[in-house]
Amino acid sequence: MRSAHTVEQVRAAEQALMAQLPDGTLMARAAAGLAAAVVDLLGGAYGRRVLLLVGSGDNGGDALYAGTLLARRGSAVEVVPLGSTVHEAGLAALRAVGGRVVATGEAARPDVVVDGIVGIGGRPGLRDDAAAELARHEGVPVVAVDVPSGVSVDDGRVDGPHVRADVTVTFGTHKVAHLVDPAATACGAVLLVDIGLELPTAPVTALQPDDVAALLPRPRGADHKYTRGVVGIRTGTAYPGAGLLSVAGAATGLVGMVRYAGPDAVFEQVRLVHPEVVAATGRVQAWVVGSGGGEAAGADLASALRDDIPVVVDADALAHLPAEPPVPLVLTPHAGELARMLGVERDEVEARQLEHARAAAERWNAVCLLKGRHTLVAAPGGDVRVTTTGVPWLATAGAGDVLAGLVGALLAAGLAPYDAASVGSWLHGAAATYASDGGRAPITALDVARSVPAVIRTL
Ligand SMILES: NC(=O)C1=CN([C@@H]2O[C@H](COP(=O)(O)OP(=O)(O)OC[C@H]3O[C@@H](n4cnc5c(N)ncnc54)[C@H](O)[C@@H]3O)[C@@H](O)[C@H]2O)[C@@H](O)CC1
Ligand SMILES: Nc1ncnc2c1ncn2[C@@H]1O[C@H](COP(=O)(O)OP(=O)(O)O)[C@@H](O)[C@H]1O
Ligand SMILES: [K+]
Repeated sequence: MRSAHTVEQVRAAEQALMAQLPDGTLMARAAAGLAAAVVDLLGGAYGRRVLLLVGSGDNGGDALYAGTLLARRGSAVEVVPLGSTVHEAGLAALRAVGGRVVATGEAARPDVVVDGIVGIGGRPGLRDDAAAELARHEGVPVVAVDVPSGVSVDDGRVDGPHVRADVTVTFGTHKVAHLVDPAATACGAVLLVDIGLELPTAPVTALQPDDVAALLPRPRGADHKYTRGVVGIRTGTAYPGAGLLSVAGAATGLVGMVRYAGPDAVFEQVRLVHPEVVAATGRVQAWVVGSGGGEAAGADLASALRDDIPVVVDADALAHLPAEPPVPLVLTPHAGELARMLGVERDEVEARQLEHARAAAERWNAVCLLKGRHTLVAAPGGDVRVTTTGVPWLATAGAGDVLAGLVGALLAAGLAPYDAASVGSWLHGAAATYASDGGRAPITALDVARSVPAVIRTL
């Protein structure tokens, strides 16, 4: 599991550890990891020009000590101080090995910019002098120290000017901004340097392959198709293609049986593609409703809610949610749908994804899966799992229908809603990556469904 802790949690863990260690130990560990990352990026240290943008806090201190290590290895290191003060000991160490302080606008063109403006102590946004200095080095690779300065660390918002990094080197644990968009996009590749912190459970996490392998339902020797779970699909009433795609997402082999409960005419087409799918004449352990449902989606949802089983609520059915759902739900909106559900603008949802996914989870006491580049799966109570698998090619029509079916299958197989949604989303992203050959080729929604078994083989 990748864990993203809050600033408060990180501060507490740092204090506990610092009390046991000589002064400066943690910063030395951080700086060593940071310097190594810069060397990796540049392919060496000797003869490279390194520019440190340094604010007044310990984030600047990390940058200055890393700069010291780089200067010792032959880099030409310049510092532009951007705060009211500067980490004095760090600056003295750098000066002692030949580092130079320069005024804003006076730095030579560097090979890399190290962003030590602010870290976890920063307020969102950048001061004008910092923004102007960054703009002067447009096109130069940026390594952010801990977080890209200017992003909102605990919720992933970016409300104003901020650093856009190629690499972010963070310490001790991930922070929420490393996982949650739009800030996560500003981080580039994130490298974690272990500095020995002992941390509590994190509110925001990201499943890793081992976690998915452990949660995945697997048939045991004595299982038969009914004990493995049966998923019911009531989708595609208005748009038959969506019905086919949600069935495709459900019919990847993760449950014992898929029943289709949409219109007969659609069922005829479903059977041509998926001959194993049967009519919905018997019991199911989870329903999927809404994908391509159009006007019928409200009635489809109402019908599904009458059975005492979990329901995946997608697309058109999201407009018909009861105030107090009688069964466990997984809601699967994209930003536009979540905006309509909450009565806000789409831009608002995209800018504050964590807040809005959590708000929907609370409001409907349900798991809310907010689709996007980094899909968020929010549980009532505030825990969130972020999906970091996937490629931009996945933004293709019908991909969401496949996801709804996949999550429904996992629910029917017995996973709890939070696990079903997060494992389903992880597999969906990984299947897209697999189908697109690591992002090299375009894909369609059906390719994603068909690649799920291949991904599971790699787990
Ligand atoms: N506390 C620790 O044990 C460790 C901290 N480390 C580093 O220390 C950082 C945190 O250091 P600090 O607590 O000193 O805080 P920061 O260095 O993140 O920033 C705080 C300073 O920046 C100013 N500031 C805040 N927002 C600003 C903005 N938008 N524009 C300009 N100035 C702004 C504040 O007035 C304050 O002086 C971490 O991110 C990490 O890089 C590492 O050395 C690892 C160990
Ligand atoms: N930039 C992106 N990178 C990766 N995945 C994305 C990106 N944009 C969207 N997606 C994913 O693509 C899918 C699109 O689903 P959705 O918007 O419901 O489309 P549809 O309604 O056509 O099925 C979601 O799983 C979403 O997480
Ligand atoms: K920074």
